Amino acid sequence: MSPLLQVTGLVKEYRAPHGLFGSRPVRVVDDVDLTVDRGETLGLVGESGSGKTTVARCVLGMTAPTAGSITFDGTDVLSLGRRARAEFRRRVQPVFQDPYASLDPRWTIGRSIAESLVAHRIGTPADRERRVRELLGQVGLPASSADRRPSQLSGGQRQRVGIAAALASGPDLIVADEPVSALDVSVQAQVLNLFAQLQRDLGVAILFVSHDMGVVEHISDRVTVLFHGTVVETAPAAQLFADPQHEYTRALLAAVPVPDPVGARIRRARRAARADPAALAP
Ligand SMILES: Nc1ncnc2c1ncn2[C@@H]1O[C@H](COP(=O)(O)OP(=O)(O)OP(=O)(O)O)[C@@H](O)[C@H]1O
Repeated sequence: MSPLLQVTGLVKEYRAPHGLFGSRPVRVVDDVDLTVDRGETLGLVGESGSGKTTVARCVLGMTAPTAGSITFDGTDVLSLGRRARAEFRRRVQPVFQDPYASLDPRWTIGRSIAESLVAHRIGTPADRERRVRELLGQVGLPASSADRRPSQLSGGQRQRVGIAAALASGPDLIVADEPVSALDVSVQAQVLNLFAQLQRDLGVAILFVSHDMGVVEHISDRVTVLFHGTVVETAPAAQLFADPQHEYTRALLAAVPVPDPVGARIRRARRAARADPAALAP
């Protein structure tokens, strides 16, 4: 079966100012190939500036690639018509680093999540109210948080709302760009656990962008390593971390603190969640 998402030969150039002689193109993503299978989490890792966000933005259709192809479920996403594009947007949902920026501070959490349903013309108002409560439950928030505003929630709770909004349309793929980087380490573990649980329960695939090898190790089935805009290595997570092939991957791994506090917390939280599912609550 073909992959859910297939990125082939992706190139992105930006025009950078170049003194008196106008601008010249700067290639920040260069011939990137990656795939995400159905229900799989692919970690896309690299240092700041390696081009991870640019790849994610191209996949989400937020910026046009300079060259290359992106197919989703076998369809070329760079030449979609209006209706097909709306369906693509329903099936591929973003989760960003800072959910605060994407939540309207004047709206209740319930309204923000319901808005995703409205945008995709899903359900009647009564259906949406039910669905919002269900989504809040899925991300480990009490139904009462529907009446809260973003400022009344913690960073971890807000990211759970961001995830609920992404899940609202029933996506097949979530593109998560540094979704835990702004959170405290202990909260990171809880939110990563939530991603893992959702992937298991809902079968949603995740393109998980992070600069943090500790985070990527524990969430990914496979990992693609990006260095200066090019892919240097792709491998199953266990293999990549046990036996990295590329010098740059080894350098990234050497920078992971030992013992890895995020990993240890995730393992502890997973054990606790297995013993008591309520332990996943925020
Ligand atoms: N709109 C833009 N115009 C010009 N250059 C850009 C633009 N967006 C990104 N870049 C440049 O492209 C390169 C890759 O940026 P990108 O944000 O994709 O990297 P990243 O790996 O996600 O890093 P970070 O984690 O710091 O965001 C950087 O050098 C950045 O300055």
